[in-house]
Amino acid sequence: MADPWESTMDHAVAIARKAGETSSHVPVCFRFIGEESVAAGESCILSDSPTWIIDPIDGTTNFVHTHLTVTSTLDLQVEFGVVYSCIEDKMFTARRGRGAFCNGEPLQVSQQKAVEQAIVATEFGSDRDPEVVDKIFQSLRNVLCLPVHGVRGAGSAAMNMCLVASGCVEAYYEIGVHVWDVAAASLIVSEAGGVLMDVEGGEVDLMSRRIIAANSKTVAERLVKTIVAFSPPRDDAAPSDRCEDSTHLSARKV
Ligand SMILES: O=P([O-])([O-])O[C@@H]1[C@@H](O)[C@H](O)[C@@H](O)[C@H](O)[C@@H]1O
Ligand SMILES: [Mg+2]
Ligand SMILES: [Mg+2]
Repeated sequence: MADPWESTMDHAVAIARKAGETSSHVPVCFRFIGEESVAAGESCILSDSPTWIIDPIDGTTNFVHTHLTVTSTLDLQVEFGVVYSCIEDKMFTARRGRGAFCNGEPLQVSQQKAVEQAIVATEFGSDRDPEVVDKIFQSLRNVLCLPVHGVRGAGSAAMNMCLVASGCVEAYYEIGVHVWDVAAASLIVSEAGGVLMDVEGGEVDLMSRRIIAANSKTVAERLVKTIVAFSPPRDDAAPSDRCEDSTHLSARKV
């Protein structure tokens, strides 16, 4: 089998050359948005330049507690998405218009559209502000009482979305995620036939920190009616308007 990583990099370089209209003699110029670089004060703004969006460890709390799922995510904006679940040794990949795969096997979302038969994944997030926690619990109560068949959470936003792409769960929603948590997996979900939606309906905005990833518009729209929406500071807000999530501070002290 051809090495998917090698062809991904070749294609990435071709895209960068086209964007910059550079000849093959000029080095290509990629931009980077990464969780750690943004935490260190670098910008989190998307431009026309080809940009890699990276989360080296998604599921940090799991990682710190050696608990189940930990993934790494890598996305060349809208062109490629790669999520690697290192403990399971599962490599989820997608290329725009070319489908989504797990270890080379094609992925397809579940065809179950009855929300009563659905498993919905979500996370409690990292914010411990009691008002935020109340809203998260109101949403969770509303989702359980739809009723759904079950609620699960892998502890990694990217993994929850790969579970949607794999057809194991019908939907995932969260308010409080970051662009590096969801960028790669967004492409994997849409290439597996799923839909992405904002928690109040309409197009998802990856900088808004709000996302629904579902197997269908029907399931996503049921969740829109159910979720108690709020708006955390955007990822592309000025650094002074961003806030550090409380559990991340404690995770980094370990
Ligand atoms: O910090 P990190 O482990 O890269 O990413 C985390 C996610 O994977 C987790 O599922 C989510 O609830 C948090 O909002 C956070 O973004
Ligand atoms: Mg993450
Ligand atoms: Mg991370």
